[in-house]
Amino acid sequence: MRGRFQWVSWKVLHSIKSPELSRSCSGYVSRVRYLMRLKEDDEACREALKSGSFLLYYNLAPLLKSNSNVYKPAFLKASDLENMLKKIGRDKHIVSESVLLGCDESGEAQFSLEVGDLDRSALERQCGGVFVDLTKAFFMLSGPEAPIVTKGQALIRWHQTNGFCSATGQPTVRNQSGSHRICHSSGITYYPKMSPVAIVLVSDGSRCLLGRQATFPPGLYSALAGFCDMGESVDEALRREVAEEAGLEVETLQYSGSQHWPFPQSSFMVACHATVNPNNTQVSIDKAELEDAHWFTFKEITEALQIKKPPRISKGEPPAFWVPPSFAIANQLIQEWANQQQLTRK
Ligand SMILES: NC(=O)C1=CN([C@@H]2O[C@H](COP(=O)(O)OP(=O)(O)OC[C@H]3O[C@@H](n4cnc5c(N)ncnc54)[C@H](OP(=O)(O)O)[C@@H]3O)[C@@H](O)[C@H]2O)C=CC1
Ligand SMILES: [Mg+2]
Repeated sequence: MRGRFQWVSWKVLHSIKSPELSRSCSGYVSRVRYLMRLKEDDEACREALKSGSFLLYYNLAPLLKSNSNVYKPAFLKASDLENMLKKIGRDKHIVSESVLLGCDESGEAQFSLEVGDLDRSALERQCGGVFVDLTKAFFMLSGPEAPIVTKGQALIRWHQTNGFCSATGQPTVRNQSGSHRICHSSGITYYPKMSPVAIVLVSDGSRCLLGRQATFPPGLYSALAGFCDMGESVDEALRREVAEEAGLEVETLQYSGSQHWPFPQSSFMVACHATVNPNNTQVSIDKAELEDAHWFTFKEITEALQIKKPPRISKGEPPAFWVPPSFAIANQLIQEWANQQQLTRK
């Protein structure tokens, strides 16, 4: 117990399905070590650019390719990218502006590259793909591919907005992999940053609490979330956000998982389940933060989980209630809560 705040257990509720963890350790370890080297060794990274694969972004919109209506990020091989640039009359040297993203299954380096100053339709024609705004791309991609696409966008955006040192105002210079930028005047090294956000699904035992901001699409409700203040732990932030936004006091917390979230800038979402005392469930909304928040029944949640895309709005009808789709960690929290309810109701 910390004060009146009981920490139930710090365990992962869901099994970790990371493909890395299910493969042999040596394969994973060697890929991680290779990436470490590429991050810091400019020469090794320049070499990797010659054989790697590239995900293009047009003004931050990733290039996707469809095969029988299944969309995938359209990674181009280095030689195909070079040929394509030649065909549209552009110098291959822009390839060196790529940012290191990761390493594919075969150990080949992957990069993201912003091509917003090239001809969009010529690129789409040559690549046989289409640049899609990330908010839409999320609904087109299957779960496992979304993180690499958002990571690529986040890294490009970070470089675009960190071109100057905040201490001296002098330009910062990136290393070849794009893992950091340095101001040679002050000696400060800048690394890509995420803002920590705590997200929580509050339950009173038989219902769960969801809220919506006025800017959400019609009918969408999500778990409560908020940026961590400087100096706060995740559990302090969760407890404060639930009190601020819904006027409720959290009693227990249980860790669920985490994810990188690209909107509005890069956030690091830490997701937990929480309970409140079932005798003290009166919600009092902070209207400056939320347009609405209320308790939802198991039946309502089960129905909302069936909706996989933003529902159509019919004139004169109230908007259908839906929850964030599967790529959002809020969805994982809601799904876990529904699974838990299912078990307790058997
Ligand atoms: N992946 C998922 O499943 C979900 C993700 N989210 C994400 O969680 C994030 C936080 O949720 P939200 O309820 O909006 O947060 P908050 O409840 O903390 O409210 C947002 C406000 O906090 C202020 N703020 C404080 N610190 C920061 C910071 N580092 N960056 C930006 N704003 C800050 C801003 O106020 P001001 O503008 O007045 O300065 C902002 O408007 C959002 O980015 C949202 O997209 C939310 C739900 C689900
Ligand atoms: Mg909030």
